[in-house]
Amino acid sequence: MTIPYPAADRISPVTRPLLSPSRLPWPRGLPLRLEGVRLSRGATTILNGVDLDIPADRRLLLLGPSGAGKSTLLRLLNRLDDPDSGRILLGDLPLPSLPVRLLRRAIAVVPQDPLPLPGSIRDNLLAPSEFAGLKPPPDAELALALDEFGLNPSWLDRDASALSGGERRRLAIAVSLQTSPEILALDEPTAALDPASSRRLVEAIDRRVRADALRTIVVTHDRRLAPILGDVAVVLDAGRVVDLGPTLDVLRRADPLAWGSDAPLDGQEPLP
Ligand SMILES: Nc1ncnc2c1ncn2[C@@H]1O[C@H](COP(=O)(O)OP(=O)(O)OP(=O)(O)O)[C@@H](O)[C@H]1O
Repeated sequence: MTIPYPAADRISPVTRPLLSPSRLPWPRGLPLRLEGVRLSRGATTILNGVDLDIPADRRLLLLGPSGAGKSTLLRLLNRLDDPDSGRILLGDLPLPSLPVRLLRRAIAVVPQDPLPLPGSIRDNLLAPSEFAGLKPPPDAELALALDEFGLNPSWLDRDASALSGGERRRLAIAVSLQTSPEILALDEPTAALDPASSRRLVEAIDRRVRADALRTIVVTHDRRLAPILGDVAVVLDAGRVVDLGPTLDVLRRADPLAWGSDAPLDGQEPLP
């Protein structure tokens, strides 16, 4: 399915070249396309022929009930799994044709329950630059990265494994941004956060997305915050795309009991 409406009003097409030294050997702003993507595990069909065309200027939400295949789809974007059939293309480049290291630098996927690397919070924040062979940022920058996502900037020496689930996810987002990805894919970034923390996190993500012209693909069950996180939404159900369109339209025609979390859409705060 192709996302079927005119150019975005909120995010302009990404034309900014990647800043050296994290330059990637392909142009920024290529559309991401899924063609007939199928994946089964044993007798379970998880993705059942997903066709999706994601223009570079769209921030995409992935919605749908538990078990619909949303997290699995994000894993495919990082080649943690590959489809049994069908393909995923960045522009006209099939993902397997791209070096995995570079692909994972270009498309950062933050799982719902990320496991920090053993060591301190500083070690975790430094890992992506080390992995990419880039100069390590100074502590002052690392502290800012923590502060940006609501973590205490004085925590650099803390053991990362001591963080709570929500803190680990926020650290993982900060870590994933260390090497300037082009696409940030987040799996339920606000899961198990209280409403105030959820809103702060979503606003921090939104600020960063705008500042860096980041493209995002976000899985969420939070109907209230969804319109801030994405301007277009795709609903997956049983491994198929069953709806797509502008976020508010999709939310209005969806059955909240099927997959949305608590908050009603009516009476919600106006969109930013
Ligand atoms: N390795 C696997 N082996 C067998 N079944 C799997 C495997 N991985 C995922 N599944 C099944 O595939 C389905 C889709 O899982 P997935 O985690 O992608 O769903 P989801 O839409 O992200 O759900 P949720 O909203 O609950 O996170 C589920 O029924 C899950 O149990």
